[in-house]
Amino acid sequence: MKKRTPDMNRDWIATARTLSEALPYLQRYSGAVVVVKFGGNAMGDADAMAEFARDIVLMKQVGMNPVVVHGGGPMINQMLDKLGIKTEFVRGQRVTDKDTVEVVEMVLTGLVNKRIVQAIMDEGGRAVGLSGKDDDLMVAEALNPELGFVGRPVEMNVQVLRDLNAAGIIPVVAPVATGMDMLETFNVNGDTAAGAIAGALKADRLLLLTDVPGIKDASGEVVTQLTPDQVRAMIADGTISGGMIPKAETALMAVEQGVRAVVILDGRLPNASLLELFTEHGAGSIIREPR
Ligand SMILES: Nc1ncnc2c1ncn2[C@@H]1O[C@H](COP(=O)(O)OP(=O)(O)O)[C@@H](O)[C@H]1O
Ligand SMILES: CC(=O)N[C@@H](CCC(=O)OP(=O)(O)O)C(=O)O
Repeated sequence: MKKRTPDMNRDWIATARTLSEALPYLQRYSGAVVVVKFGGNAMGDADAMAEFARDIVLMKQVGMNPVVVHGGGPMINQMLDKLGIKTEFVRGQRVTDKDTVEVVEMVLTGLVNKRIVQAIMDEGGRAVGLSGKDDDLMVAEALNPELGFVGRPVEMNVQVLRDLNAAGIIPVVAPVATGMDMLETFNVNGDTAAGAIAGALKADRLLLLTDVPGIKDASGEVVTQLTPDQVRAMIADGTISGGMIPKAETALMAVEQGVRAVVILDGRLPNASLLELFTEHGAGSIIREPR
């Protein structure tokens, strides 16, 4: 029930103004395809999950076509630890043997994916969880034999994502792929999977939600706008390292494939995606071709 008291609290006036100011962005993004990568480190607690889900449901409600691709690295680490399986990363990619890939698939598709689907439904949206194995969405081959079953997406069949969105359903994708022979299972870095999906959809935006405010330069300052050439230089000189490498490489690949812009932003920030999409302010680092 609305309060209809004469005390016009300033907060309510600000809320109405914020909505009004969002109009040009709502118009610009009507019908837009937005791929959102939700990283394991950005998931945080139940409140952070609920807030993320709410933002996604709002995007759908205002006529956008959101596609969620998630990670879950910390949750995989926890399960591997419980099972006594040692794990290591090389340039942001988990070295994945046969036992590890089973745990990765179990944790991503069984636990993390369903948690996100549930959170979206709790906020009144409709969501369906799938992995790259469903409807041949993402077919991969080995990225590098030294990494074992780490996949590089080689074939994308994204029609299922369009079909779900057209039916009013938000797709939530776990970054697990099937092999060319349909027998092997590949562990695909969540950022890489999100980039391949965004590229195949020629998405208007790819948002990579993580636990840092954006790409930092050598002095630790966030760079708010970057061209692909600048990103390449920062990878080459080591300013971009560790988990930021797959994100940066994903951004380059996505822009090359026709994604209009990629934004790397702090998913722990309240309403991070809305801030980026619907306000003049924007958030994080935006990577796109110079205009
Ligand atoms: N230049 C850089 N700018 C920002 N973060 C960087 C940079 N180089 C390396 N990083 C690291 O990348 C991490 C993000 O990657 P990752 O931990 O894999 O995130 P997620 O789990 O969200 O995918 C940051 O926490 C930071 O430690
Ligand atoms: C090959 C590879 O590294 N796969 C990742 C998949 C999950 C992921 O990307 O999770 P975050 O986004 O939370 O880091 C992994 O095994 O951790």
